Amino acid sequence: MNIIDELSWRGLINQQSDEKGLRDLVDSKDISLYCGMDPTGDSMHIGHLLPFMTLERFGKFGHHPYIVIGGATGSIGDPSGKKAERPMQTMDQVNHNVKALSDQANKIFSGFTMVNNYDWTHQIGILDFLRDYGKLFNVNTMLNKEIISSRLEAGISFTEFTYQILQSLDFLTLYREHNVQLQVGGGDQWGNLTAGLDLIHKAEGADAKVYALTIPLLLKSDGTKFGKTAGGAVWLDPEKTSPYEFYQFWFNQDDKDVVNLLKKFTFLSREEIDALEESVKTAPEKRLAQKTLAQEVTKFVHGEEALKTAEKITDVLFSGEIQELTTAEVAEAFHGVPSEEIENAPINLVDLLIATNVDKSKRQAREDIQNGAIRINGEKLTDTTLEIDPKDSFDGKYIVIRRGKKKYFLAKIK
Ligand SMILES: N[C@@H](Cc1ccc(O)cc1)C(=O)O
Repeated sequence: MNIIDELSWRGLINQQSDEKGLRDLVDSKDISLYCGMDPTGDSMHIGHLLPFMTLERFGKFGHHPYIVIGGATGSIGDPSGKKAERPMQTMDQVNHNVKALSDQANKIFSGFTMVNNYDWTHQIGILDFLRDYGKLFNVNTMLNKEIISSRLEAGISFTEFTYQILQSLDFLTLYREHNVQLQVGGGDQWGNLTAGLDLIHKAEGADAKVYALTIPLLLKSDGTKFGKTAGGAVWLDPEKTSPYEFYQFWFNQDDKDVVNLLKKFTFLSREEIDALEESVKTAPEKRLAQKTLAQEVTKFVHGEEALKTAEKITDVLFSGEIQELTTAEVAEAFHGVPSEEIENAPINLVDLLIATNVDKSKRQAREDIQNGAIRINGEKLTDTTLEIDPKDSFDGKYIVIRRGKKKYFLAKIK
C-alpha cells in the first residue's frame, strides 16, 4: 500500500491533476510536497487538521512535507470560496498571526519544514513581477477559473485577482529550490493549485513533473458543513476551545459520521478502524468509536496530559462529584456555561441562585432548593436559610451550581 492508496482508503482525495503520474512518482522515490496556510487569524481550527495531517501521513511514508506560511499571500487575501472581497489586514496583524500560527503548527505537527512566502516575495519589484511572471499568466485562463468567475458579478479587486499568481510563485520557488513536486490543498484550492502547475510548466518546461491534489470539503451525514458548532469554529488554541470542549466535540459525533472521521482525523490503522466500525454496529450505546476518536484527536492536538484532564472532567460531570475537580479544571469544565460575578462575601443560598440567574424569583429558588434540585459544588442542599461562603470554594474563585440533572451555572467570585 503506498501513500495514495492510504489516502484514498481514508477518503482524503478529491481532485488530482494526474493520478497515474503521481502514483508512479511516489512509488519511484521519496518526494517533497507542500501545503500552504494564510495567517487570516491567530489560531488554526479543525479544518486545518485535514491538510496538515495529510502532509504528516506523507511524512510517515518517507516523503518530505513543507508548510508554507503565507506572510505574503495573507497580506493579499485568497478570493477562493469567498463571496466578497476580504477586508485587508494590517501588516502588524499579518505578522502577529504568522508568529501565532507557526508556533501552533510546530507544537502540533511533526516531520515538516516550515517556510514563509514573504521571504521570496517581498523583494520582487513591480517591473520584475510583470516581466518575469505576469507574462506567463493568461488573463482569459485566470478569469475562467471558478475562484474568479464566481466573483465577477459581485466584483473583485485587482489585488485579489492576482492572488493566484503569488501562490503559483510559491510552488515554482519551492520546485526550484527544494524540488517540491506536489501541492496539497483544501477543496477550494483547485484553481490556485492548477495555476501553479501551469506556471511551472511554462517557466521550467512542459515535462516538469509536478502534481496537485485536493482534499474533499468535509460534510456531515446530514449535509451540513463539518466543524462548526453553535459556538462557532472549533479552534486548536486551548484558550479559544478548551481541550475538554474539544474532546466533547469529537465525542458527540453521530454514529453515521464517526467512522469517516476516524479515517480522516486519526492515524489508527485499517484493522483498528474496522474493529471500531463493527462496534458501532454491534454496541452503539457504548460509543467506543466516538470515545476513541475523541481520545486520538485530543491527544494529537493537545497532548497526553490535556487528554487526561478532559477525560477526568467528563467523568466528574457524569458522576456529579464536582468537588473532585481542581480550580483550573473547574475553569476548563465550565468555560462555556452561563456565569455571573458575585461579591467575595457569604451569601444566602436563595440570593445566590438569583444573583447567578439560576432562578428568576425567590419563590422559584426556594422551591428548587426544597425539591432537592440544587447542588452547590456537587453537594445537594435543601435548606433555604444556608449561607454559602465563597472562601470555602475552589480557592475562593468559583462556586459551581447545578440545577436539575444537567444544567450548570458558575459564580465567579470578584
Ligand atoms: N491559499 C491558501 C493558502 C496558501 C498560501 C500560499 C500557498 O503557497 C499555498 C496555499 C488558502 O487560503 O488556504
